[in-house]
Amino acid sequence: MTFQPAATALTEALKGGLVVSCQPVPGGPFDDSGSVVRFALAAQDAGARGLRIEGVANVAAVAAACSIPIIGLVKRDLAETPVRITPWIEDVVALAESGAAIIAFDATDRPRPVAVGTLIEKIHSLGCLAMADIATIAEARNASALGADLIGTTMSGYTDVAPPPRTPDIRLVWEACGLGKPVLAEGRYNEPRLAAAAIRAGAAAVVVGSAITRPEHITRWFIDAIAVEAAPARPVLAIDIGGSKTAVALVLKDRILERRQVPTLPADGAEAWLQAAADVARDWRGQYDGVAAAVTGLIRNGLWTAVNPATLPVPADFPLVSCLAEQFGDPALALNDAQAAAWGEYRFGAGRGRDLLFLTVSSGIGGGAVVGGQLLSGSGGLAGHVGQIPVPVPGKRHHRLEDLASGFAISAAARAEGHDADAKTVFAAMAAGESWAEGIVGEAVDHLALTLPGLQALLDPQIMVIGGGVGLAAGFLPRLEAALSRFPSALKPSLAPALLGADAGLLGAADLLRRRMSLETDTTPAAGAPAPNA
Ligand SMILES: CC(=O)N[C@H](C=O)[C@@H](O)[C@H](O)[C@H](O)COP(=O)(O)O
Repeated sequence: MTFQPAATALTEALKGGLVVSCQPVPGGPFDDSGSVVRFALAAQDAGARGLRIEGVANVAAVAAACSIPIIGLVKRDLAETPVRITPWIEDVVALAESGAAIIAFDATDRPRPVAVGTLIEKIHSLGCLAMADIATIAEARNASALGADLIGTTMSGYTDVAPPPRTPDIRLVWEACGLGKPVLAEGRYNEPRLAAAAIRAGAAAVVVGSAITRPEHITRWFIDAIAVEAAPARPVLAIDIGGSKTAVALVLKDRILERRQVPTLPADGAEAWLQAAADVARDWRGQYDGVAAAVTGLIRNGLWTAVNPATLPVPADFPLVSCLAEQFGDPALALNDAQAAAWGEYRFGAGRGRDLLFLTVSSGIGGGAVVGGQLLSGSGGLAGHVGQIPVPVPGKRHHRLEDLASGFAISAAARAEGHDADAKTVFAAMAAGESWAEGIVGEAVDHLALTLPGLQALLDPQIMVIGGGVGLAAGFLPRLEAALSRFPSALKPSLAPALLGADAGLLGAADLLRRRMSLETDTTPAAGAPAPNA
């Protein structure tokens, strides 16, 4: 690698600052050197530390008018390669001669006319710094090893056929910082808070283009956001697949317009469960905008896996989201049923905007947490599965809360004492003053009461919402309240009964889908809008 005496001074000058990319939409009303210079001067006047300029003539014009460093590039649409940014040696030479201090080039691992190492060598030989525009950490590592002076996350999201994501790739910034070269965070930093997040992740500087210098894009973002809110709301299809029944509903905001139910036949398999839902909702086709499913078990990256196969024998990694999209159309979303119910109670039920832990104490025990207004799903979808928390029981091994405090646990305890009773019967016996029933419910309550203060300490929710057939059975909540009274007040959760009953999961899943749809619409350029990487 050639030694670059100016390298440190130049990268120091950019450090902790904003670089403004002045690249008008091609063919648009700002697509001329005069406009590029005016954008550049405005950015410089406002305190930008650097400029990113496309095209040799534009670089020369900006260099004559501005004093801050220029990252120069040339974009070419070539038939033989997908590489667009500074693909040729002659581009490098022309940019250096025009006054670029840093030359940006595509360093992605794709077929290219000139090797990455050759471009870097040439850039250095002309006394400039080399900025490698990469899309993956492997490309960053390669460019860094070949002597690139700066790494730009520019290409992340633009090398796939899929449309780029809505948000920037801050994780890539963080990973690339580990290589020890200055990293410029670039691509979709459309809000100041995102630029700040990149700096927190370790970026040396942030490059912002569209949000400052492409009024066509900005105009579209506003129009799309307004259109979403102004359009009359349409229902979404919500599906709740449980161990014994599947509910389908047309949901409009906080209202269930229509609801139908079919049995879930565990032995039939996941495809048949979806088919049953499709059959019962067939005549609603065309009346909804998307499908949201709340299901028993774990959802990880759109794949469905049983947590407790006894509840429903879901095959491992069943591609639920893609099957939903195929069966009912896009967009499709799926999540655990108790997490969906937690969100439903947060939005429309007992929580209404208050951070909460939701617990459904039913045949099993499930749960979901909303913290800081966000539903927690966890790294693998497990967040909130309170029933899976191990509970030490003297003389016994491998007990989970669900084995000790659920409806199944209550009826198993009754059977062990010689009463052939399900949980409902045990509660009826308790109401009739039967001491054996009182003892069994009391024990389930005690196990729950021992677990909840730990959860309060962990998440500190404003309330704990208790739902489910057992949780809402007469006498359960008052006993739980009493059992918690021995804990210090800071650890004692504030309990509230769930309000939405069996509809919580349907309402919560539908609302999450709506949210996602409106978030996606308001920042993804619609068909006909300028391409994000114009
Ligand atoms: C992928 C690609 O070709 N990016 C180009 C690179 O120069 C530009 O079109 C972008 O505007 C620039 O990266 C800044 O990003 P944003 O406009 O999202 O702030």
